[in-house]
Amino acid sequence: MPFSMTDVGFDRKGTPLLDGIDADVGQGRLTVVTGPSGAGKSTLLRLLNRLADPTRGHLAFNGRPLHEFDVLALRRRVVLVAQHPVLLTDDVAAELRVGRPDLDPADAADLLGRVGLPEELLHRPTAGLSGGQAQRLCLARALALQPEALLLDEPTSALDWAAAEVVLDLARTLTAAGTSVVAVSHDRRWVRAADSALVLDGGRLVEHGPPESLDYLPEGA
Ligand SMILES: Nc1ncnc2c1ncn2[C@@H]1O[C@H](COP(=O)(O)OP(=O)(O)OP(=O)(O)O)[C@@H](O)[C@H]1O
Repeated sequence: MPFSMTDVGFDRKGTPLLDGIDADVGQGRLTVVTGPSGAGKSTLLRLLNRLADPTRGHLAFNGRPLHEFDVLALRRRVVLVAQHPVLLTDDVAAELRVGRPDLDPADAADLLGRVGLPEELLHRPTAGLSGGQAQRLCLARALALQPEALLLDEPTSALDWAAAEVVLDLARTLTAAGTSVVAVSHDRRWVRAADSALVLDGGRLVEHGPPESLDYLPEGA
């Protein structure tokens, strides 16, 4: 079981943002975390690669307490793609090589294709990219690391319908190949495509199961 959470809680300045979370995330599964704005979804995602540590409870990765992992080593295996892209270099090819200096041009072009970006972008400066292109470039940069688990925060929030479908298909392809994907999303398509969904509300896990079993379904198409 890649992630298991037992009575996980997280407080910020004495205010509980997450409380009593009991959930498992399955290997090679698409797990979607959904729920209303401010429910604690991004906070939960951040706990999974130690951008924050739980205040209470137990959180394990592959059966070992998460806090025992070296943070940097963990973040190569469990990679988070933030909602708002942060690009670290001046050009697209360099961006893809941030965590993989050995990445060759053919692999770099392939990564762009997987996230639905044209190969020509490889030689472009990162400065001129649109928000949606930058979001997908961050996803491609994460894929370059070949993570065991991929954590996606609103991965298609800046994308049009067709581009969002490409990313959703990619998530399915990754899970079919054994990567565990945890995605925070308000988009019904992600919830419907999930193997398992966690619904948070006010920092508590209110539903957990296959999407067809949920009472909660986000608004939208
Ligand atoms: N750095 C912070 N300082 C103070 N409060 C924070 C911080 N980060 C998150 N919060 C609060 O924690 C709660 C949960 O935030 P979180 O971003 O996890 O929710 P979310 O479910 O992802 O919301 P959304 O769908 O709007 O992105 C919110 O009330 C938010 O205001």
